[in-house]
Amino acid sequence: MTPEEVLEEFRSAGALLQGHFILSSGLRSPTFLQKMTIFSDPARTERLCRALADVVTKQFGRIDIVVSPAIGGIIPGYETARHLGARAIFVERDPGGPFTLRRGFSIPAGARAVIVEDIVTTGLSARECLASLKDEAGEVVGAACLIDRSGGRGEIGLPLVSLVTLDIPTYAPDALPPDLAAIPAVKPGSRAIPAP
Ligand SMILES: O=P(O)(O)OC[C@H]1O[C@H](OP(=O)(O)OP(=O)(O)O)[C@H](O)[C@@H]1O
Ligand SMILES: O=C(O)c1cc(=O)[nH]c(=O)[nH]1
Ligand SMILES: [Mg+2]
Repeated sequence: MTPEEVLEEFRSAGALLQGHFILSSGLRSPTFLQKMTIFSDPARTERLCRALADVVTKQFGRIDIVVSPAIGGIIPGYETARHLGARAIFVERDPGGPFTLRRGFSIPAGARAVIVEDIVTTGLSARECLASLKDEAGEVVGAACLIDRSGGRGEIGLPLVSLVTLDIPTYAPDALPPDLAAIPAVKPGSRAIPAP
């Protein structure tokens, strides 16, 4: 799948949104990729995740376990794992807390795992996911996402592959351009915003 074909999936699904968004990192952006609009369509999700599985195999070789950060990573993690012939597990937060591996999930000795994210903006969520796996016996060999919107600057602490790399502007909340400041901000994701 070419980068343009991937973007066309987002565009034609109505998942490429313009407005004023509060991102998981706390940064603001005029552009938001609403991945849940994609994941509500199993055929679209299948096309994208099959392509991501191919990229993962080329870059990392055999993968036994896909581990994803909840909530956004769960569906693409599962679907990518299906194409890899791997298991799919996820890390989740207690409200406001760090990611933890629960529900009896583990990465056993000898297993090769990859982190699968939906979108990477700063890499913070994938980094936190990796940190939560530090006591697992198996090896986390890399990370993958559908869209890396960091311009390739997202730092995860692992090699990262994606279907598309974009460089989408983000702004600190106290450094908004006037046209963005004029639009009421919405926060689509699940990470709790610290009280002001
Ligand atoms: O690279 P980052 O700066 O961490 O941003 C990307 C993260 O933001 C979104 O998650 P969010 O915390 O908004 O919650 P969600 O997974 O429930 O959508 C998305 O699913 C990624 O996990
Ligand atoms: O950084 C984020 O929180 C984020 C950006 C984006 O485009 N889509 C998304 O689901 N989360
Ligand atoms: Mg997420």
